[in-house]
Amino acid sequence: MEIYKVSFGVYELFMLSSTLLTISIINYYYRYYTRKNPLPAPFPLPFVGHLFDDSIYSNNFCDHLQLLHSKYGDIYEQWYGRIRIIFVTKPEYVEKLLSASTKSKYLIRVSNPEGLKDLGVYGRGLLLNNDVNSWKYNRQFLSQAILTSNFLKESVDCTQAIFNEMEEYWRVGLEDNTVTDFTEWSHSLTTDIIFKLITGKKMWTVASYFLNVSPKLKLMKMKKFDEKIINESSKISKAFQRYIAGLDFFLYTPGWVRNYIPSFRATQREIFEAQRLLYENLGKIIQERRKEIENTPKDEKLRYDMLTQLVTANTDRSISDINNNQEFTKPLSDEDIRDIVIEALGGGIDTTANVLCFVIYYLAHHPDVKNRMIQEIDELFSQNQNRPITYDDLPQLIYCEAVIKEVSRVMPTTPFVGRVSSEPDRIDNVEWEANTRYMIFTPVIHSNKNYWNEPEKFDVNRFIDVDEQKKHSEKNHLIMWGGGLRQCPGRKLAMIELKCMLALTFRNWDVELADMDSPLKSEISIVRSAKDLKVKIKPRNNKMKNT
Ligand code: HEM
Repeated sequence: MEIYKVSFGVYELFMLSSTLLTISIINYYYRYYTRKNPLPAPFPLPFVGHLFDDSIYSNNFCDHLQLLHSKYGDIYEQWYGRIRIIFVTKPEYVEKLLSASTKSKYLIRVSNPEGLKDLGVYGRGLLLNNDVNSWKYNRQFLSQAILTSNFLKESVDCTQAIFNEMEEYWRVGLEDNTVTDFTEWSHSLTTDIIFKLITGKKMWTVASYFLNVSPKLKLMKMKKFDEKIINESSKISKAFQRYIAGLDFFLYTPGWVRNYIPSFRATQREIFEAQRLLYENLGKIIQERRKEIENTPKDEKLRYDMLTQLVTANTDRSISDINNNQEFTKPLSDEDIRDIVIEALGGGIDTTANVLCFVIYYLAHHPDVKNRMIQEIDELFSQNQNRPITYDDLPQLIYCEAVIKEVSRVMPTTPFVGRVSSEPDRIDNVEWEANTRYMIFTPVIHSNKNYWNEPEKFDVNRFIDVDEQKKHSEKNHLIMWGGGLRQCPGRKLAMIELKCMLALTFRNWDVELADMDSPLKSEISIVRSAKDLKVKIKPRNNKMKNT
């Protein structure tokens, strides 16, 4: 019998890999060309499709999508690996996707479970939860906790307290001509506010930022900072930021890329480590709070943060209406609480910080609007410029609210609202199967000529008229908060905070752009984040320097 010896050298290996690669590419494009209901799109790259467009177009990814809209119209597709996403901006489709009916076929936001399973968050929390029952359960607790009037009032006091702390650093750390990055300020500020409001824990992110950038502050030792506590707090907030930014990575990067390409594997490891740190620290915070509550006499009032509400929910120590719910009657486990807390932190920190940055930028470019807003703030505090701001002051800040809405119309911090169908449905006169992914691209809707008079104009007055405003929100013309049953549950809290922060900033300070010619820089992940917003922060009439 003759034995054939097969020698397998570099050449054979190369030929085999090339053949496999060619077959995979053919397979990829075969699936692409035979897809059901093809829609227009730029030609996708093999395997990754348009996955890296956001890095290629980085600063102007939204402009790139706007261009695709002008080229292809109200419905087109994009490919993220093997995932097809249908981009829609036509009113009737948007209305369907954002229906507030409990029978809606669009109660799910994402449906690529692979990454979420790897991260251990599949079917947990809210934002990325695609198990409707578990989402409903978590949403019920989160919404009730952050919508009670006690909590909302607390949010004003909390914003005020942390803002006052930041003002102290501004006073001693900044000269009139100091150029500083407003994005760092706003993110540190909202991190400390939201953490305190949600967990009751004092964070030191603002202090830590200023200790880093202001040597003068270090020298002055105006406060006895406990370096260990500051470092601990900074570790938690960094882990949190890394984890939240990493969700996008797990959502859209295929498992084989994350597991086998070295640089991606390193990123994946980093995100796992951030998650571990975050879970460990939040676990400790929850345990400590449970103990504190147990040790607090029953007739003593408990503080009103969200964690306390969640820990006491459906127990005899409950401090809110959460336990009046007939459907959810059991106390929450530590893991459930941790997941809800992460949602509130994740939903509340970056979004609010970025809106504030965008407002600062637009005000600097529209001095008439800025003056009118400052006039409203000055009138509110005309008796005493330094009195505390109260919950009852906020309804009077009508122009401030209009500024926030108009800035969010022209520069939405959440430009994408995603939905996945749970059943087959007709959209654009064709039948789409269940599990089709849709993305509403809000900048196009926010600039639709059929909804808005002169949409290209920055016009705050369009949000002064209450009836006009109502019409725009009800008809999904302004979708800064999304819509339907998954609409942002933190919208009321966010608006309170934003109005407070604007009033507190501009009643005593002026914020100018360091370079008026510099364009607004931003980058996109789950939200649109302002980048490198260089400003000068000066006391108005020098009054704050001497107080
Ligand atoms: C200016 C600030 C904010 C903006 C622009 C914003 C925007 C949004 C948008 C567009 C959505 C998606 C809605 C949809 O799919 O229909 C959303 C969801 C969400 N937001 Fe906000 N948000 C803000 C502040 C907050 C705050 C302060 C919190 C909580 C403390 C929060 C918590 C959440 C949560 C948990 C979800 C997921 C809801 C669900 O899936 O049921 N957000 N937000």
